[in-house]
Amino acid sequence: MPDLQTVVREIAQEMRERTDRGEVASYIPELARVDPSAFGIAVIDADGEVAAGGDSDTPFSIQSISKVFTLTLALGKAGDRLWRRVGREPSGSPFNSIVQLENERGVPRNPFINAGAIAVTDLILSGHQPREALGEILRFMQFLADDSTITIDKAVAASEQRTGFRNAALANYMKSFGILDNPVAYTLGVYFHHCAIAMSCRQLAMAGRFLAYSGRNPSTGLTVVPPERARRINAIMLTCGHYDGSGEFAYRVGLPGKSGVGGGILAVAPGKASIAVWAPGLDASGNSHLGRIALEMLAKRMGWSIFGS
Ligand SMILES: NC(=O)CC[C@H](N)C(=O)O
Repeated sequence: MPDLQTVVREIAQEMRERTDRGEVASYIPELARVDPSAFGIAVIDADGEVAAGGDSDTPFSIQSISKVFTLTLALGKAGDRLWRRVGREPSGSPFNSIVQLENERGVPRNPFINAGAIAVTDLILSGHQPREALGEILRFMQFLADDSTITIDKAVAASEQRTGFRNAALANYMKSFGILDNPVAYTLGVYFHHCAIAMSCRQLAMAGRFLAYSGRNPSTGLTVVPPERARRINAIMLTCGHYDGSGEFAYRVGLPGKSGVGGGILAVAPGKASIAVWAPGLDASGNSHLGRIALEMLAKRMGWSIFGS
């Protein structure tokens, strides 16, 4: 078995040198300011050992990676009732697409496209003030990462709040079908803010451990979700975690993963490791270009693909 520390160090080095870095997201103006040369990786194995390289301690905007955690929270609150308002099939469409909603009576295809995540956020919000719901999401992240310093980047949240017309369209459209219970402005406010949570690769890999170890944090022994739920969340990450790039990600990397337009990816090697990578340049589907390549190298060199080595 190759040495994980060496493999991670080599990948960080190789990624630093690459010139094909993709394009930084610019539709959220604040994200356009991020340095495209950044690259970070952190891998935490079953013993809690961390292998990290590059900018692994630099916080970045987790964006859609937050949707894994809001789904986890919402399933804890609503259980299978959640599946009445959102499906669990790949969309085959861009993350912010509106087209399927009309044919499918306002029910988003899955919880990881924007429409689905907005519907999930609405469920967490139910009956609470936006501030309380957001506090709950942030505390959940801090608990999972065992780090109370994690915060929301207010500038990113404000930037998206000012320019998120497409998300507002999705939310209003779903509201017209009765999919959202709360005022659209409340739901969107919480959504924009949880997308703007800033975390480093190390913090994110820590937060993802329960998905790699059947719902338990192996260091503390605390159960976050039952094993069956962890398995199912991983399944949705595999099939839907990269939007219309999910098939390509499964083909090349072979691990459940969730991307965000901040350039981060959280990936899970069940029973073996929780992994976070960050490279701000995106590919045409809005997924981190070098992040995916780094994960492909890692899974190959460690023999971690769930489909065989
Ligand atoms: N893919 C993403 O990371 C998208 C999240 C972003 N906040 C949006 O709604 O557009």
